[in-house]
Amino acid sequence: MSGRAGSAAPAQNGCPAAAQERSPSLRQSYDLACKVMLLGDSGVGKTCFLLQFKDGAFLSGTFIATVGIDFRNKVMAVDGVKVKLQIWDTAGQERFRSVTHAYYRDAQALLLFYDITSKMSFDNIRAWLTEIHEYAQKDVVIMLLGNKADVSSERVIRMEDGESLAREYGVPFMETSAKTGMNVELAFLAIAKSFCPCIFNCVHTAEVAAVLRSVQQMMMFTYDGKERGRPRTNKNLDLICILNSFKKNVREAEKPLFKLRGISGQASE
Ligand SMILES: Nc1nc2c(ncn2[C@@H]2O[C@H](COP(=O)(O)OP(=O)(O)OP(=O)(O)O)[C@@H](O)[C@H]2O)c(=O)[nH]1
Repeated sequence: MSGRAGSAAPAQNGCPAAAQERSPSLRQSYDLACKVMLLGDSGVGKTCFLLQFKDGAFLSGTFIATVGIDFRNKVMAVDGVKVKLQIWDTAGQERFRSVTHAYYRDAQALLLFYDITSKMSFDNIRAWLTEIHEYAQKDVVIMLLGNKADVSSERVIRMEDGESLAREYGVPFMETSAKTGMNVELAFLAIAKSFCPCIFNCVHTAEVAAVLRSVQQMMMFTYDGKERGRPRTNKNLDLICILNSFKKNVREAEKPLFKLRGISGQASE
């Protein structure tokens, strides 16, 4: 069977796309990293959505299902902070579920898709949310997206239905079009922003401030080029986890103590 996958992703210059992501020439600096997974039934438009976001292009024509999993990186600027989104495009077909489940655990954000022209893809959202509940981290950020909003003549799911399902599960929702680009950037921006409050919000206890200060030092250490042994990407993810664990305290803050602005460094990927 033909298909798209990490190692068999669309190649440019004879080099698999995922490998090109690792190419030193494509290295970009960033302040924070976030692993995002795209989930939903086969054919809802996950791969097209990612390509629209990454390259501003739409993949029309014959539909080739993703095989397994693939990823792309993109750095977004959010209020001056560079957030690297490592976006994992999963195969929607049932037979690849066991492969993709293994990746849920590390994901910090999930974009869950249905196709507004497919009732089945919408009905399956509940099953997807059950899987997410089973395999993903408890505090994972989830967003529900109704894709193919450009095909209004074939719409079978009303926007209100999407909104009400999202409300039921307490997740944000928007309709999108991977074809026209409608809300594509916005969806990723919302995800990226959800990882920044911990930095820009204020802290009010000396204890939290001290921990954040040490995190800042760790970040500087990570980026100073002396750290060896572990991939920096993992190190950054560790730091994000530490920061996330302080989100709650930070949200309850009353007045500014300091802000971790201006942290930057050279990313290895
Ligand atoms: N009109 C329209 N067509 C879309 C849109 N997004 C995707 N498509 C089409 O829908 C089909 C499936 O898109 P894919 O992105 O490959 O779907 P997928 O969710 O990645 O599917 P799997 O890889 O099997 O999980 C393709 O023929 C696309 O051209 C959209 O926003 N509007």
